[in-house]
Amino acid sequence: MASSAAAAAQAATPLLKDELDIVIPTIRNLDFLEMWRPFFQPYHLIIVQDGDPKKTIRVPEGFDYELYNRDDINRILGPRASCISFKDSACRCFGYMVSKKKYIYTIDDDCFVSFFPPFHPSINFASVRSVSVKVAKDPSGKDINALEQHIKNLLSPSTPYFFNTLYDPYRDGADFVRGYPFSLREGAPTAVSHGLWLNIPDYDAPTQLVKPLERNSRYVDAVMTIPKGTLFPMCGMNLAFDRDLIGPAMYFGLMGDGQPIGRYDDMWAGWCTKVITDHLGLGVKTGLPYIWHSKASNPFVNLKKEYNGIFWQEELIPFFQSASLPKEADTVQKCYLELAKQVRAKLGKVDGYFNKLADSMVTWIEAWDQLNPPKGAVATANGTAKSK
Ligand SMILES: O=c1ccn([C@@H]2O[C@H](COP(=O)(O)OP(=O)(O)O[C@H]3O[C@@H](CO)[C@H](O)[C@H]3O)[C@@H](O)[C@H]2O)c(=O)[nH]1
Ligand SMILES: [Mn+2]
Repeated sequence: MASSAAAAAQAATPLLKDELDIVIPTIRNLDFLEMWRPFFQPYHLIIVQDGDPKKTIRVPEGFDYELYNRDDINRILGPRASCISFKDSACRCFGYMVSKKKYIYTIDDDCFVSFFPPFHPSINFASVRSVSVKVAKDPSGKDINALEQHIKNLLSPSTPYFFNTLYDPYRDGADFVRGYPFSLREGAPTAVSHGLWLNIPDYDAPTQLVKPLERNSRYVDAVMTIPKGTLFPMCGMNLAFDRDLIGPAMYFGLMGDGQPIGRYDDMWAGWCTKVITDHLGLGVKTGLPYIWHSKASNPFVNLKKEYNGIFWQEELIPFFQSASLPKEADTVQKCYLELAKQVRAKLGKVDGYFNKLADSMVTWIEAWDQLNPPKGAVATANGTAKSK
């Protein structure tokens, strides 16, 4: 039974209740939702089932959801399904594509409500029908509602052009500091809200192998905008974004089965997204909210998946740092297709994989536009939109 505080949170009309979908990639039963019930139950879930489509994924009762397995993806996209990864959490981006909502929140199925100070009740979700969850509190004693914090981040502006040393100036109890130009205080629209993790940090396999016992217990009570011109390692496990502002850039690439790389899905999307948000004058925030991550993957298996990525990223980062988009690229789709051209021209020589990736970036945009025809147009069978 949720605590009275959580019940109160549920009683109030949840923010963006009909404007936000929660996308969950999964290879497991979704018992973890029991802990999130007070926060997620009012929202629509889009579950992307990876791996064997014949496997049944158990979803706790009382949630409003749609579930897509590989057979569904192939049926809906036809040949264009080739751009959606298999056997990698990158498959989650199919959920972004089929959603009809303005906002997306994506979370991994080994992430739980975080607590401050960082401790975690040992709750065996599989056995407890209604988990008696004492809602986590932040340092000020307020409930930690990760989804609500992401929504606040997305609904308030970003400050990519000039760093505010008191961090997010739009938060209660903060503001722009002396010397901050008034001409910049309106800020920029926020496209992405990147949350963090207590307990198991999102380390790469080598780091995790040398520091197997390291746990993140540092709850930093801050939200900040990532400055224009600065890339960042976007993690997909606790991430929200404005689908209308940046959705088509959130392609998680070609990873997993049959590909020479895995677990760089969210990184690829984050690098493309940041180049495009910088170009279009949009903001990306990182910091609160925290979730509690109880990592389920194996570092040795991860090392194999990440191996090429560890080499290639030394070439990829300079590529994205020097990428520039023409002023005619005034939509996310145009920016993304221009980036795909540059990937082919400049990264094809790093490895032939990047030619395939450039092709799949184009296929992704075609599939996106097939499922999301411009307003006033209707989707047609062969995926081209025609105006009504
Ligand atoms: O083949 C797969 C493997 C996993 N999933 C689902 O994806 C997420 C993340 O998986 P998991 O938590 O097991 O692995 P992590 O190492 O903690 O994931 C981190 O790396 C990123 C993957 O690139 C991920 O975003 C980070 O959290 C879970 O929901 C699995 O069920 C899958 O769909 N297919
Ligand atoms: Mn995990």
